[in-house]
Amino acid sequence: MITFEGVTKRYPDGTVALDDVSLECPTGRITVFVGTSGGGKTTALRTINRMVEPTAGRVLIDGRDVRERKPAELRRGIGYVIQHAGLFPHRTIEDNIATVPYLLRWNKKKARAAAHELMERVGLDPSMARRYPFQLSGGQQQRVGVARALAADPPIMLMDEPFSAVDPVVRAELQDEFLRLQDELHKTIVFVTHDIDEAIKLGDRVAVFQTGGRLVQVDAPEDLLAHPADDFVAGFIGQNRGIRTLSFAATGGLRLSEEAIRPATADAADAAALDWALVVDGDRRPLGWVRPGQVTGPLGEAPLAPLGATFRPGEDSVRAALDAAVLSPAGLAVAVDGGGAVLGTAGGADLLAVPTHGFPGDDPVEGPAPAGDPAPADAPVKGGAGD
Ligand SMILES: Nc1ncnc2c1ncn2[C@@H]1O[C@H](COP(=O)(O)OP(=O)(O)OP(=O)(O)O)[C@@H](O)[C@H]1O
Repeated sequence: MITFEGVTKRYPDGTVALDDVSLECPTGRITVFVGTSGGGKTTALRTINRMVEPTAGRVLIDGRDVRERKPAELRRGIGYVIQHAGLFPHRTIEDNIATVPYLLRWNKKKARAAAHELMERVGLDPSMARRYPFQLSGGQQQRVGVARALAADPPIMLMDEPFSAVDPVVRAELQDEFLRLQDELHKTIVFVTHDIDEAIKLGDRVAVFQTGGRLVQVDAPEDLLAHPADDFVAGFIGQNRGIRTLSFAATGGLRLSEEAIRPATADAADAAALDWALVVDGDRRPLGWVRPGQVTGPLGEAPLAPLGATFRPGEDSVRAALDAAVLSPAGLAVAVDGGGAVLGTAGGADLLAVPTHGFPGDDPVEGPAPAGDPAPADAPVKGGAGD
């Protein structure tokens, strides 16, 4: 656990970068510092590894004041990743990654073997080990930066806008891999970003800083979205607060319909009452959508419109399912099981009827499903309610 106790940082020119900040960053979890530019996020991060010394207050790691430890020794137990990766340009990738192991006087062979293993972990082909940073893309360089920070297996990682310098697609990939890695490693991570979407996606807890170094709110992302502490936080979260909240609404209790599902062998005439039919193969795998009224013969032989995205009930959020519904020509999200077989479909109204988390007066996610539908997602019933 990293603990900030009344931490204030006033620079000699009078700038107050942190104003009496108290907060806890739990062990094994990701705490994200987010907020306006100049809000003190980087300053707060750097007080943890003593790159910045507070004017007042103290920072503790597992109950021990960081000032009791020599900076060099302290930093060996704290990985540090920055924007643009900050790699040494004249060192190969493997030697960049092995920076701290070399400092710890590991022998070269062991350090390089560890570097290669880490390259695989962060999604880099070890054949790149002998390249130099300029021979890598921005996203690859960021991966090297993460691998380098992980090299001595520090319990704590400080990450200052590590994914900001890459394009949105690469950024999303890096975020996903970072979350997967954290699932395995359970580091105590403090992550700085100015991007609220990144904060919500990555943070177990999100700390919002305002100009003047004031910590305005610390909460789980879903609570931050549901209950912003003040107008500043509400404004910072932005206009899509409701839609973002759906990222935390579970689809587990969703009622699914069988109504639109037809085998490929079904005759179009028998499905003529349907505006759109979802055609499935003998294993109930989805083949595509068709308008039965506009074709003749077996549905599977008609030209099919692409499926769009599917979702996994209980695994994917309501937001993902709504996305699937919007992308489907029929306006219906197709629910599939782990093997890809169709469990049923759900329309936008069904999805929005799922209780979201945390709004005053809402049922909890685990609460009873809306009355009137025959079965929950894991037990779809033939002929159930349609869209
Ligand atoms: N060495 C310094 N001397 C004087 N003022 C400083 C120094 N370093 C930072 N500051 C000021 O402290 C305040 C907080 O800076 P900090 O970099 O922590 O903010 P931030 O929230 O990380 O901002 P950004 O998102 O723009 O990186 C800013 O007003 C900044 O100008």
